[in-house]
Amino acid sequence: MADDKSSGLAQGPTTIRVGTRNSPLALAQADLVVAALQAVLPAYSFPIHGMTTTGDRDQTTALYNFGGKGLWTTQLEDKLEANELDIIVHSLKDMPTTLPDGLLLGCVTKREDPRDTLVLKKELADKHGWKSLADLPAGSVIGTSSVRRIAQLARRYPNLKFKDHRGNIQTRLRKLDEDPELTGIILAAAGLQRMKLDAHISQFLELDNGGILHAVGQGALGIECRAGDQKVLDALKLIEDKDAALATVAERSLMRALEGGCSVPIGVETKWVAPGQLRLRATVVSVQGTEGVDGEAVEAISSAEEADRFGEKMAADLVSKGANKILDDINKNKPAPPAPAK
Ligand SMILES: NCc1[nH]cc(CCC(=O)O)c1CC(=O)O
Repeated sequence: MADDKSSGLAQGPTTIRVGTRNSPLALAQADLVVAALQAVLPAYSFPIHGMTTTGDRDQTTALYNFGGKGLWTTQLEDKLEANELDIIVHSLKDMPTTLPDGLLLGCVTKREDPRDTLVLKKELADKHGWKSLADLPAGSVIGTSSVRRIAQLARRYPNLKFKDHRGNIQTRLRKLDEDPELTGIILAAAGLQRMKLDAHISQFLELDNGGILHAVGQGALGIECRAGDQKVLDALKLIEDKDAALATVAERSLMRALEGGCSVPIGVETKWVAPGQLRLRATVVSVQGTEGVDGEAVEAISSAEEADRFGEKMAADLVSKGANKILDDINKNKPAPPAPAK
């Protein structure tokens, strides 16, 4: 029976249909998950269905004007609900913290490097010997469309300028080369590493090096499935990474409590500093980078419930330091999101 935990995997059809966006990175990530599943379930097959989403299609509306909800996920979720797919592989950072009724985050797999990176235009870096954000002269232009990245960079490096910059990773690297205005761009390490493009990285950014915190869930893959689909849930448990899962529960709980989306400047950093000891650092920054609040704590975490409470506690700490004022100002200035494309 579908709800018999012990036999779910042994019974019924042995095909699990995998949905993903069809960008090169998303397809590579789906391949990674399928390889992991195939290794533990050799008798199963995992056909991959790629799909273009609103986030891929709309390259003009500022990302934070979408309201942050489901930009990359909604159309795939429709197919999951309609039983046309069994799982969706997402970059966890693109997944809203609250999922539609009937769907859930079935597992989080082993995390890649969660940090942001600086990629400098090669000819400038070579000519001037620049290696990091701190080396750049006033007025240097950084390409990024992420309010989280812009806000934190503006706070730490008030003399930098920013230019809207989007597209898939390959497109962004090409634009960096071709656009004479750009000095550098910011990209997630994970995407570059998964695409074997990490030779482009000039500097890995973190609180202790560059002063920049990464996005909630960055570098992790989240796999979404139907809540009642025991066979799939059993399969996903086999490829879950507990450290990544607990750390990202804390990060997502913090973001949920602050009612953020990928649209608000919340940065985090989680690290297992000793076995079972999770350090959580977090920052909320105003869009112009003029105000910011920061938090840091270490707790013993061994369950999702504890990780969830840890994130909520950090959110409360940030609120007590003024995070709500920053978030309210951002929400007040946000135009209504456009209707999603069909
Ligand atoms: N917003 C797009 C996106 N979603 C996930 C990644 C990178 C891979 C990851 O974080 O797992 C990227 C590109 C980037 O921010 O550089």
